[in-house]
Amino acid sequence: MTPAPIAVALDAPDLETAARWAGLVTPHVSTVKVGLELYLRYGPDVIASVRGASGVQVFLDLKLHDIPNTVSGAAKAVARLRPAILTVHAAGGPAMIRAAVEAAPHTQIAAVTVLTSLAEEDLGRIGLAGPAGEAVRRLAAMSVEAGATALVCSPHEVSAVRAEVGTGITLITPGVRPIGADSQDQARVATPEQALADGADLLVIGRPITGSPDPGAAAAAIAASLRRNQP
Ligand SMILES: O=c1ccn([C@@H]2O[C@H](COP(=O)(O)O)[C@@H](O)[C@H]2O)c(=O)[nH]1
Repeated sequence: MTPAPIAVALDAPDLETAARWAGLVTPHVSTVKVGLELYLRYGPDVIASVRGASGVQVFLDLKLHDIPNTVSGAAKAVARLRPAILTVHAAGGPAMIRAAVEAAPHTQIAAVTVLTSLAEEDLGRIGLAGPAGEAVRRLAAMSVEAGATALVCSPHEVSAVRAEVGTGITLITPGVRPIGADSQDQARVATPEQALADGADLLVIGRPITGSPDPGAAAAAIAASLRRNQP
């Protein structure tokens, strides 16, 4: 069976737990995601540990955000690990995004538009002209123009972003919660089925899977539901 287009966020406190989760979910999902918690604690070794024998696609979610020269060096440093996807913050601007794209030619650079934890009322406080849908659309268009081939947005904006950037760009949506699940610190959320129906290519799902007593079964259940809901 083809693995579902899900990136499981391995936000674990230790490497053993992350590798165990990766082993349990990889029969069911296309991708595992390494974020700041794991990478800052264990460094580059974490990539091989979670990739394991399955060779599952690894998404390195470091959300780089600095001047272009620094991001170029950082992207070059991690490019040798061959992550399939590497994130940068769109707010770093076009020159920074371009620097990441040029430094990691074998990795897809995904620009994070507006964090899914931010609600409409937060945007003014961080100096971003809203509404969120408009800010995401603006940042998405700028990022693609700068060479990003993937974008991170919430499921709320995914259909508008798809209309803006067309079909060639990979749309990645965190802020995904199965029906009835707690949204926790996520503000702009939708179900996996809705996110996919609205045009997402890859759903980022962490705690609803890894917080389950059986992460493998939780991933399998979401994957099966997505298959059932396919048009
Ligand atoms: O806008 C963003 C960008 C990245 N993330 C990351 O996705 C996961 C979500 O985990 P959940 O447990 O499903 O909430 C996490 O690793 C974030 O760093 C995001 O949530 N929003």
